[in-house]
Amino acid sequence: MASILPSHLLHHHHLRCSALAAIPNRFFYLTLSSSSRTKSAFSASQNEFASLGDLEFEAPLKIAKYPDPKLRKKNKRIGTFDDNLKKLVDEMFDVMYETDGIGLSAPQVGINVQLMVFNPVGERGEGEEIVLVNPRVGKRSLNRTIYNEGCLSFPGIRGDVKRPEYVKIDALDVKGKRFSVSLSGLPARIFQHEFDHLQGILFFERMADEVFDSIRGQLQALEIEYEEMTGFPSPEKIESRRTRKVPSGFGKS
Ligand SMILES: CSCC[C@H](NC=O)C(=O)N[C@@H](C)C(=O)N[C@@H](CO)C(=O)O
Ligand SMILES: [Fe+2]
Repeated sequence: MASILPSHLLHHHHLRCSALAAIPNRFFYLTLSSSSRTKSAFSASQNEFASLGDLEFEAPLKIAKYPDPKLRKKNKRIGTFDDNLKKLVDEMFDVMYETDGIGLSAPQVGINVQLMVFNPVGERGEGEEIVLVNPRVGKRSLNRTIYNEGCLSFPGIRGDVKRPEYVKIDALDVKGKRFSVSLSGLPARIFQHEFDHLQGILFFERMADEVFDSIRGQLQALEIEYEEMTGFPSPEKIESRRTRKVPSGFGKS
């Protein structure tokens, strides 16, 4: 079974012998085939770099729930590859596993920078831990698939989302080394979900209108919970939203 990333780019090398091999039908890691119909989708660059203060965090990390405004803030690029960044990555994996996640973006833990982690197996010590810093999307397939997604910032809420099946990306690893990789199947799905978080886009905005309507009440319940917890009015009101704001897929392009 091919690995998602070359071995030297895996977060923990001991995870290289992937448990994915045990469930071969669930994941497909392919490079883009020449027959794939693709279009270029490089996103607009976000040029502002994070300061050391922007990368300060307190462990254990907590996941920001909708409609926390941190989920909508601009996420700065990372230019410092130090021990603090490695610790942040470790803490992100910790909270991701503890909350039964398979992916997590930095804004979801209140750190507004271009960083995501994922492991499609979702179990510590199994599968592959992937860390992407300042990711950019190259080509994506026109072919789209539907998957019933959940988001750690929307506990208990799920909905079908249509997204491209393949994406080609480039990013930096936790040491600042640039690499490119083509993803498909669940890794491509997770990447696109997390990449959206880095653009301030939330999964319900990718849902077809009827799917969105089916979770409207649950979103409103989260808004009420936020108001009760913080004493502030919800910064967004699902009640007044009629149709989705962004097209199906990922990113703002
Ligand atoms: C399909 S992309 C979902 C990524 C998401 N990460 C950030 O919000 C995430 O981890 N969501 C979880 C609810 C999730 O998908 N968990 C797995 C394993 O429990 C699931 O299949 O529900
Ligand atoms: Fe999410």
